Amino acid sequence: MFKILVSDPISDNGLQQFSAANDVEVTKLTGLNEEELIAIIHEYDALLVRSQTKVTPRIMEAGVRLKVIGRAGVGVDNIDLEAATSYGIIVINAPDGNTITTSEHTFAMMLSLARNIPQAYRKTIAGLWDRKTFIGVELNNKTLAVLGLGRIGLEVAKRATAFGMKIMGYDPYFSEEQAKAAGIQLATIDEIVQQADFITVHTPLTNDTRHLISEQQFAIMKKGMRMINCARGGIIDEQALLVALDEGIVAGAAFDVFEHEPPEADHPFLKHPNIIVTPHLGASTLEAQENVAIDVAEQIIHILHNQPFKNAVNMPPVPNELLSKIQPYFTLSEQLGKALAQMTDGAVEEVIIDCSGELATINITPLIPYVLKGVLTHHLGANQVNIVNSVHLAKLRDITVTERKTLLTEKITNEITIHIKTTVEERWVTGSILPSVGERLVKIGPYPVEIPLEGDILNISHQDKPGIIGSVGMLLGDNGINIASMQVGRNEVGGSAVMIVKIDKKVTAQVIKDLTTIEGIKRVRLISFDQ
Ligand SMILES: NC(=O)c1ccc[n+]([C@@H]2O[C@H](COP(=O)([O-])OP(=O)(O)OC[C@H]3O[C@@H](n4cnc5c(N)ncnc54)[C@H](O)[C@@H]3O)[C@@H](O)[C@H]2O)c1
Ligand SMILES: O=C(O)CC[C@@H](O)C(=O)O
Repeated sequence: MFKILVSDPISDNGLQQFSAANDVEVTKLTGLNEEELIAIIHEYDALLVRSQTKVTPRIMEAGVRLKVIGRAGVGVDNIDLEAATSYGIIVINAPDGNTITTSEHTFAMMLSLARNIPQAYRKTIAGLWDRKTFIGVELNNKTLAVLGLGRIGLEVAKRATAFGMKIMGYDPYFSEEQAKAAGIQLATIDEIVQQADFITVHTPLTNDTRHLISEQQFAIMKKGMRMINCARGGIIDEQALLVALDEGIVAGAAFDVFEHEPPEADHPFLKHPNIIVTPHLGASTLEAQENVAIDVAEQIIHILHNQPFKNAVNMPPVPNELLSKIQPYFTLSEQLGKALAQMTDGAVEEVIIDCSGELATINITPLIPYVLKGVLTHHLGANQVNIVNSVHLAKLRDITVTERKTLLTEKITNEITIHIKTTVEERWVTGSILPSVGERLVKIGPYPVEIPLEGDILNISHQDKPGIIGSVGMLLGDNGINIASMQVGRNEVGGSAVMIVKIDKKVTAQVIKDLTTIEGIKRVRLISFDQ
């Protein structure tokens, strides 16, 4: 039974997803502090949060069973991603479910700002009928600048077009062609601040975007402009904005997010007549909360059941088209790495992944975490390594990874050859997915074999001479070990040879030692695929 802890308020309709899986138990415990979470997290396989729970390295360290942290929403700034990666915990989010909702909230803020709706409401319900103070401005024919042309920024731009606004945009990762298609004029930040009547920010908060709008930008800003932040507190410098408001450079601002949330009761934004605020409500609609909860619950179930999943934040994304081609090779890559690590002496310095056939024509980088997981599992233990932290663990050990491709014209079979260079030797194995039989080890070094990548095998290097196969069979038989199959390869008659013995039962270290004493046997390695 997998145990899932839900530590923030999450839509019940979304959580219903979990009832479809009959091996999942959900516990809802909201409002816990760090110490309270640390005390219970060791029982859980998955943690599901919104933005309130701060998932710290200490919580992850205590979460010895934690495989996945799901964020029902986009921003993962409340989760320490670096720590999650080093503890091998997958972090997933739900990037699409609240896009429309947040773009609508941005628009609600922009219209409220243009027409002073919160201020007018406050006065009206206080019994004052003030029709003079609240002269607003139209959006029609005004210039809106969108900083960050991602999911939400583009939806905001679409809506602004319908309101007759001219759209300027800034996003270093957005091309001229995309901008043209969306009817957005790309510009520099300086051009934007000089021309825009409204600025809305839709970037993540990063070192590059922190205080993207600050004193320097306010100094050259168009007088009387208005600005909106429904993305993350800190993108617009709060102190510099207050000065710009007092100097009349900025006519009004609408903020859904703050540098510190919730803001202190005496935060100047809460009292300023020209600032309107909401308490991080951008994603708060029934529809968005249901969407993000469903998305993230589905992915958590996939991860717990070792099925393919999407939206991992601490793993490089694999586009769907590539995923369908490369996914069948994930297990093969891992098992080859596992086999090779057990055949090799010394500390691993380099892993080379060499692909042929159609694999040589596609991006094979997604195989790397699987190969490294296989290689490192033998050295670090299955509990310590997974596809999230294997690349990180390899880097910590100065293991370099090289990708190579053998072109289609030279080789037509889809094969993966993994080489390991260690401090003392270099070895390699090749695997393939064979029609009707599936994943197979097809070469050990230069020797062709055909071995399923499961159970236990003995890899015996020996000299090609009469009697060796018989002696091996006899010794194993004397120790009650049944041979399921045996394959032998050699480079030339009487030369070096390799014997692969598939055994039904684990051998002891003593049996391996005894095998090495047989004359002509150079080396014996047990390869366990079920580690
Ligand atoms: N208020 C809320 O409740 C709420 C709800 C959802 C999302 N958000 C926040 O809104 C923001 C946008 O979300 P999204 O889903 O559109 O994200 P997204 O990843 O789709 O878009 C972000 C865009 O910012 C751009 N960007 C990155 N660095 C930049 C820089 N230095 N200058 C300009 N552009 C830069 C990226 O290229 C990308 O196009 C995020 O911060 C997210 O956390 C807030
Ligand atoms: O959970 C929330 O309401 C915050 C949503 C939003 O900030 C996000 O990043 O998705």
